[in-house]
Amino acid sequence: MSEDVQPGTAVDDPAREGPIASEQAHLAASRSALRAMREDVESLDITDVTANWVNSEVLNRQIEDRIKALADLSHTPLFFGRLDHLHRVGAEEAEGADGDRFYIGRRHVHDADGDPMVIDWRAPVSQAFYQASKQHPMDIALRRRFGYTGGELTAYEDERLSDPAEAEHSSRLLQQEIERPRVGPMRDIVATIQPEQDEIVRSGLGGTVCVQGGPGTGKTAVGLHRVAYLLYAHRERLARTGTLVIGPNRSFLHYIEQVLPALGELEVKQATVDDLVAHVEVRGTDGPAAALLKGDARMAEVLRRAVRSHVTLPEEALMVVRGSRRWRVPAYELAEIVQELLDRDIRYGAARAALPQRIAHAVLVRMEQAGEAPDDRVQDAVARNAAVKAAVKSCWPPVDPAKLVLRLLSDAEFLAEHAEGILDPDEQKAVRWEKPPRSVKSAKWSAADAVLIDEAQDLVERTHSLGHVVLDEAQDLSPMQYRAVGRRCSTGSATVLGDLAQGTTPWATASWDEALAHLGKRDALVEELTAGFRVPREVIAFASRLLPDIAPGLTEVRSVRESPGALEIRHVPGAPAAETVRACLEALGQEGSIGLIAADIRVPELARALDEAGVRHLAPGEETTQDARLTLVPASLAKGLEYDYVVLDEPSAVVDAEPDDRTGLRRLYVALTRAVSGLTVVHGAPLPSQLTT
Ligand SMILES: Nc1ncnc2c1ncn2[C@@H]1O[C@H](COP(=O)(O)OP(=O)(O)OP(=O)(O)O)[C@@H](O)[C@H]1O
Repeated sequence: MSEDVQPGTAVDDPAREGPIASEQAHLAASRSALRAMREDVESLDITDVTANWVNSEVLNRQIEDRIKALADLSHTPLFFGRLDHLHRVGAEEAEGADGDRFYIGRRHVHDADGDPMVIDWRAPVSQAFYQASKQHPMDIALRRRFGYTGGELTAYEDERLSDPAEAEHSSRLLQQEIERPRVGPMRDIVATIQPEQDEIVRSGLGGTVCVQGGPGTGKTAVGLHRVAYLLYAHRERLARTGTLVIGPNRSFLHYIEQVLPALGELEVKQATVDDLVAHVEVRGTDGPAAALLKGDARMAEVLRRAVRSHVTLPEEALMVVRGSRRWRVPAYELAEIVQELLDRDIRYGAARAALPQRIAHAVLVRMEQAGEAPDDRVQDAVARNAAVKAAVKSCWPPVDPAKLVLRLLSDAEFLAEHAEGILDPDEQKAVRWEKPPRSVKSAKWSAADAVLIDEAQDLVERTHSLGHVVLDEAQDLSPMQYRAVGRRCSTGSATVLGDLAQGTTPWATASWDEALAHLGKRDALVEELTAGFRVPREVIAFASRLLPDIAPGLTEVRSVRESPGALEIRHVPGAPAAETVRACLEALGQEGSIGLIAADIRVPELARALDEAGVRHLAPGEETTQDARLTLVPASLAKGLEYDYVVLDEPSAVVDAEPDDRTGLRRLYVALTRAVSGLTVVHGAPLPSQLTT
């Protein structure tokens, strides 16, 4: 049957005959095999193999995780593609998949003999599913994609990549997947990862990759799939070192939180930058000038100086009494020891911990010179001697990072001493608190202050580094925040995702080179994604009119969506909230999720208007259901999210809410690019001129 099919046509076969029937049979067999794999694990009896309670607890947990990972989820098809090779695949490449036909799916499934029935999408042999083309067939005779309806395999689509007679064509199933209405949280894209995305997903663990891409180019999706890929390729190493996904806020993290578990990866942590640096309770805010300065990388040097300023060179000799003998280390020698540790530029706390042993060593040398033969135990005892401890305390006292930052921000003299030549007097004044707080507890710390404390903390004690960190919406971080993230992957690698045109903080980065330098990853590879999977062509063209003003030089997103989508601009003098509500009600007549995006300040009024009209509405992060499909989104939280239909209320209010025009237009660009199927703009005030020309 497939022989007669036009290339690029998805074949439906309701009669269940021909290829569909045999593919359905393979699906049924794979499901039974998966069930058998799960039953094998469930029936494991560990009573004989575990010696103690702790071991058996650990093993039991591992078994439970494995059972969870082997669950057959009815709504996620077990495989989505098939590859038929022209020749047999070498054993090494196939990684246990010995044969010339492979079914590609979310997890590996094998039969009772251990022969593979489904190959994990991350295995080397699966790569051809994503990368093979007519130009580079990669030894693939046939690539087949499967279509599912409600968990049932109902369609397939073939490409004969090595057949010169068959012309290249685009995939219907792929288009359907891209254009399907969105409801609820983000989903995985394993079945339709594009070649340029696949290259980023499969890039090695050793290097950092930075992805610049306009709205909806799949940056977030690519970052999450890269984590899943790295966990597959380097499972043991990353289990030891850990992985972390960093996003801009809770609602965004909530939106993406199901993607990795759906791919069988349950262990990846998620956090915002604020979570990472939560050393103090943040109850205050900074004015724009103070926030900008506190996020400036120059603060790192001010802090470094301030921390090191606690060290003083000893001016008095040290006397250690042991039994009837007294050992004297002169001041100049102590000073040399201290100076040497300072010069080595190791962490303040590590040097402090090393100092007693260094001093004890000097005492031991004297003992040896006097004919004694002290061993390591004597050195340890001397290091713990009260006089040595007192000397260390006075020349290298402990530093509390929060107290140190409190002092810097309150004590003009202390700040001036350490900021000299770094911050000018006006800048120093701008970062200082007007009314110094009494204590760390009572201080109204800002988010930027918490980052300063984190930097100070790292100067005292090295921050633990993870194996891999994904940093999403990275354009919005301050240099000091990049540093905070950078120390969490100092011995690992990172995936940095962002769009310079969507930077809406006063410190948003102007170039990826700069950001990567602050992150400590100058060698990162910068890749660009330009194909847009979210925003319809007409809508992205409208939003892109802002690009020359907000990020000159950036490539406009090329929408790969075929459906034209809808863009409607409604001018209603006075812009009553009722008009916006009307647009929402119309949108609710369509399938999928609806986002009403408005300037934060207009949100309460719109919430009231929706309530009065009896329209249920959610806040970002709350899960949409069939009865509650409308989310009221403050523009400040719209980043990274998407809705099937978007109603954008009063664009000029979105622009005016920001401290400057460029930031305002960037915020508007974000709001204009959240829609998958259609965008209605309701405005009373004139639209920004860039949109109308
Ligand atoms: N290869 C693909 N196949 C199908 N859907 C895709 C593909 N790549 C991305 N998408 C979908 O496109 C939408 C946008 O992706 P994503 O949110 O990752 O983009 P983004 O670049 O992070 O956008 P933004 O800059 O707005 O945060 C999502 O619904 C995602 O699932």
